[in-house]
Amino acid sequence: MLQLNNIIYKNKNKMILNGISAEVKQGDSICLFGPNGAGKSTLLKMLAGLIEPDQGVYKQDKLTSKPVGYIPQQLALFPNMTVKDHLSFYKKMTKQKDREFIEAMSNALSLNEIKKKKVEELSGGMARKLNLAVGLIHEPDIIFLDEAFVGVDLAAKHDMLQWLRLLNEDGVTIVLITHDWHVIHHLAKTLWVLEDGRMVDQFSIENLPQKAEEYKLVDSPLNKMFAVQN
Ligand SMILES: Nc1ncnc2c1ncn2[C@@H]1O[C@H](COP(=O)(O)OP(=O)(O)OP(=O)(O)O)[C@@H](O)[C@H]1O
Repeated sequence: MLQLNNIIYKNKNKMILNGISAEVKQGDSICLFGPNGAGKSTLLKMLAGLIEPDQGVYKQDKLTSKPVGYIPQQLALFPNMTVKDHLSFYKKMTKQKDREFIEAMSNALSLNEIKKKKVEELSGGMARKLNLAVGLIHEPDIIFLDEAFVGVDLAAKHDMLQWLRLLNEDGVTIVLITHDWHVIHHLAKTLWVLEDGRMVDQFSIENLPQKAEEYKLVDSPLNKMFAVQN
């Protein structure tokens, strides 16, 4: 579906992605994991096709004809508009005709209960759920989530995880960035570990217990990050 071969990405001569090779297949659910500044957000943007490499090859399977779903760290919402207005606006903008999908998503994310509220009246967690809904309204085949669960309480997190898992079970591909082990345990099938712009490891979540033991011995911030994985 997506292929990266020996990708180099620099910003003003600073190496940000340093020789990344990786592949994303349909139905994957991948978490990009690593310390602050490792290059996760940059790699996510590259996978989503939002930035281009300085060197190396990026290939996107043309079978993925629909625009990707990219949920940025920042909320992309209008303070004065209600939840309902957001859904109608983005429905129209993306030419989404499938009312049932929007209804199912609104139910799953408990948005119907708050549809008359304006964004400025929403809690942080509610706003995150709406941000997710508008980013997914066109039913993308592949979803990129950059820290989409920050400040979300357990109930809202439950709703978001259930919905994303359902989409993933239907074959939708997910690539996400999170430092939240709860989210990783419930959503990720594979972990890509990044450090200093390099891909240092890729492994299946089933191997996490052994990997966590290995990482406790490494001399880098990764040892602390894996130490708290339970
Ligand atoms: N527009 C930019 N200009 C200059 N440097 C940048 C720019 N964007 C990112 N960087 C640098 O690239 C490196 C990787 O940044 P990136 O945001 O991809 O890392 P990250 O792993 O997502 O970090 P975090 O977990 O803190 O969000 C960092 O050192 C950052 O300072």
